[in-house]
Amino acid sequence: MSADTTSRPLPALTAGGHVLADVRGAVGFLTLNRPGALNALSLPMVRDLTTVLLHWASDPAVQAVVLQGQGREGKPPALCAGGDIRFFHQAALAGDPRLEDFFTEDYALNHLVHRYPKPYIAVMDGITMGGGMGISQGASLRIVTEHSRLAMPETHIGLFPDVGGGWFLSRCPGHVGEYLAMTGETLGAAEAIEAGLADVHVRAADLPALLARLVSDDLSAAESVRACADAVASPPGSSSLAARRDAIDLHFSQPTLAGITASLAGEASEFARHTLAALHKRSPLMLAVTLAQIRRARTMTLADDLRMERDLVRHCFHLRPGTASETVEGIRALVIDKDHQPRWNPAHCADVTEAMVAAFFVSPWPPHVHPLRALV
Ligand SMILES: C/C=C/C(=O)SCCNC(=O)CCNC(=O)[C@H](O)C(C)(C)COP(=O)(O)OP(=O)(O)OC[C@H]1O[C@@H](n2cnc3c(N)ncnc32)[C@H](O)[C@@H]1OP(=O)(O)O
Repeated sequence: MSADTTSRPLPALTAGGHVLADVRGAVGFLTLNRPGALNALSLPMVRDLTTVLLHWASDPAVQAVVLQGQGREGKPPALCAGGDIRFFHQAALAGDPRLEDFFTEDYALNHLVHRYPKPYIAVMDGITMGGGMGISQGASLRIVTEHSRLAMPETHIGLFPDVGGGWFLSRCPGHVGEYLAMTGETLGAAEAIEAGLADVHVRAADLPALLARLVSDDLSAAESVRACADAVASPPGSSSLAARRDAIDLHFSQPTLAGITASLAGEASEFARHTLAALHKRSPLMLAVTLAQIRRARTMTLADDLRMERDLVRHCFHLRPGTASETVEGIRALVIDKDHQPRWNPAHCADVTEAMVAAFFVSPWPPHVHPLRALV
């Protein structure tokens, strides 16, 4: 049964068709439509998503929202590969103020998703990373498929897992959050469910049936959304995370970055060798910052975590004359020059001092002018 009211006309959208919004039955569909960049988020896309969500929040004709990604012909699907890191790089070097706006508005959008007053269903079919996780993890229903590849891969680019990553990763079981945050490890459907980062597995071929059921049902209660999903859900298979849990908890519970790497170096397993090799590729400074972020966030509210992340990201992109930030260097190496040879500074964990890490956690703003002061 669909709502008997007609949805109100939407305000004009500005992202040139990269966000599509339409209402079918009583369900508002938000489709990220930038498949050539794996639906990476631009500032206009963040603004369109915010505009539509706020509009639908008060539209009685819309009972639930579905977030999905437009796929590419012949390519694996993607919900969203994160914030547009090419833009980050170019804007940081140019001193473009829209970079600051991007982080403020994207984090506010993440908060809106977590607090959304209606059922919000994230279809995490395919690549769902970074900013894609940020607009999914607050969903009332997080769907994964056999194509799902979930990650917070920011340490690959000398960043830290933002978009609320401190909040949701630190709430993973045991020390899985530190492990995912620092390594940027990619999870499939079963692993994501075990980590508490997804709710239900639906085969990709069954998604159209699920969406049709959502459109035809009365969705005035969140439970009915879950019932729709459960009707087409299937087991996700076994999780490879289970076999790694003891080792993850042993190593990633160590109090410091040096303690974690020493603990991994002392174990002669394939897991320890692989994980240590991954950490050695990351920025030592940003690994230490990430570890501190996850540990601090564990006792924070979502709003406080997002404010902390806003402080951190400001420091990440704050360029001093003659220096390159770890993040600008990391993006350069991954997607601009594609040499995969970032020159981290400092280059070794032993040279990261407590003072260097602590500086990231000093807010650049007094509380009453913090860009995210309004979040509660
Ligand atoms: C506040 C928010 C913060 C964040 O979200 S930070 C960003 C976090 N996300 C990432 O770091 C992921 C970056 N992307 C990747 O590492 C890879 O992609 C993937 C592993 C996701 C997929 O790899 P593969 O299947 O080989 O695809 P491909 O050829 O790398 O990507 C296809 C096109 O998509 C562009 N793209 C992918 N992710 C982004 C992005 N996050 N921002 C901007 N563009 C992106 C690529 O560059 C490329 O484009 P071209 O074909 O022109 O070279």
